[in-house]
Amino acid sequence: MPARAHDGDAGVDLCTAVDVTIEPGERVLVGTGVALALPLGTVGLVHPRSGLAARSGLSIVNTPGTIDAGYRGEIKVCLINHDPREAIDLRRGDRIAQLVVQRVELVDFVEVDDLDETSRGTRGYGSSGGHAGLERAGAQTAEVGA
Ligand SMILES: O=c1ccn([C@H]2C[C@H](O)[C@@H](COP(=O)(O)OP(=O)(O)OP(=O)(O)O)O2)c(=O)[nH]1
Ligand SMILES: [Mg+2]
Repeated sequence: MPARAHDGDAGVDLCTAVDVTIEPGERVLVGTGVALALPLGTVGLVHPRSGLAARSGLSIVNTPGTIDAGYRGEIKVCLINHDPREAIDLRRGDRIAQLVVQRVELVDFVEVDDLDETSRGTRGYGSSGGHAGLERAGAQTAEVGA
């Protein structure tokens, strides 16, 4: 069963159901052996575990993974080894991720011609002030279609 390490923890730990070795830079989809029926209006978010991330470079490609309330299949985790040199050996039963269950708003979308005005308007992506180091380096991300 998914379990909290301590009372009040937000996340319940998920374990790998298989033995696996992840080479540096490699990703692998592993089963957890867990299937759930989450209450409608909630979502399960699959987050990395910070200890494993710091110690070995283990993370999740699509972090946080989204577990829909209607999903009845096995929760799987797309693990990635960010360490540039060392492989990560995992054994069945090792805790690899944590599931956080949160309430979500299931809003309906309505098409409109105009949006209301706000002080932010269309400004985003660092418009309120950037990181000094980045500005010095002149770092740019190419925007397709700009
Ligand atoms: O880390 C994850 C992410 C997703 N899922 C399962 C549960 C989720 O409800 C379903 C779909 O996930 P998502 O919507 O993120 O993937 P998609 O690529 O959009 O697939 P789909 O077309 O099935 O929605 O896959 C997992 O088991 N682990
Ligand atoms: Mg989807």
